[in-house]
Amino acid sequence: MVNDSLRHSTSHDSLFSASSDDGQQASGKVAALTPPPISGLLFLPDLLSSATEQRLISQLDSCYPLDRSTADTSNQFMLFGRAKEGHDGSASSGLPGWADELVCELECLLEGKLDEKTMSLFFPLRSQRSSALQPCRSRQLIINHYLPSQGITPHIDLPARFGDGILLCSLRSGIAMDFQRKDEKFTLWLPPRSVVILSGEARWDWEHGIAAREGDWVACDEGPEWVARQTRTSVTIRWLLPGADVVGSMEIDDDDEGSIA
Ligand SMILES: O=C(O)CCC(=O)C(=O)O
Ligand SMILES: [Fe+2]
Repeated sequence: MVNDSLRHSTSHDSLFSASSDDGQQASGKVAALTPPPISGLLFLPDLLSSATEQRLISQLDSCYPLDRSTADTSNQFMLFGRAKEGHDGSASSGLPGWADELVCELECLLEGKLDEKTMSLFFPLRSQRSSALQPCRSRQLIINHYLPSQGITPHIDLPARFGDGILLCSLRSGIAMDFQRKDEKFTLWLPPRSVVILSGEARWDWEHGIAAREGDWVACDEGPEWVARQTRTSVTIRWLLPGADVVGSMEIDDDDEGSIA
């Protein structure tokens, strides 16, 4: 079996971590407001408008409601969509309407903010709009609801399952996200409505994770400020590698079935 899945964890359940100690204010680095010097990491605070955020929250809450009674993975929802073309020539992503709308909106919002190479990682059909969709590509979206004390173990999104280009949208509450590689570590404050893009080194070489605690130290003008967490919802968008959407495929490590990352 391949062993290129999570560096720190191969189990789905173990990725979500909940704080067992409310007194963790002293731990963790102060989260910066500006992105660390990691090649391939792009940070777009306020990319999403409040109206988009509100629309998404109400769509997500009605389709994928948060269960406050659990600290496990019940608050995670995975969607898979394989692009296909109908007999009448109509195109479908295989994803629900709200997800298509979000992808489309992100494409417009990111236009001019990303270089063409990075844009084409996420929106490869741009150059071939008039030709057939690429039937073998499948997108995956994950919706994660985090209760304030929850985090996610540092990980690299499964290299054998997902392609280059991971897009993370933060909704509802900010959070400090850690990025680490060997002994290098940076912490970035992700405010609600922000988008982080990981490609190249940032996607393949750096772990990202969220410490399980009730709040975060954030670098503010007047010095570090403790920001208590609220419930956060994130939407992660990425492509499955060819064949990785086939259940039972020999190319996929059984151990990573069900893993989120
Ligand atoms: O909540 C987030 O923004 C991160 C989620 C994540 O890392 C993942 O789904 O692989
Ligand atoms: Fe991830």
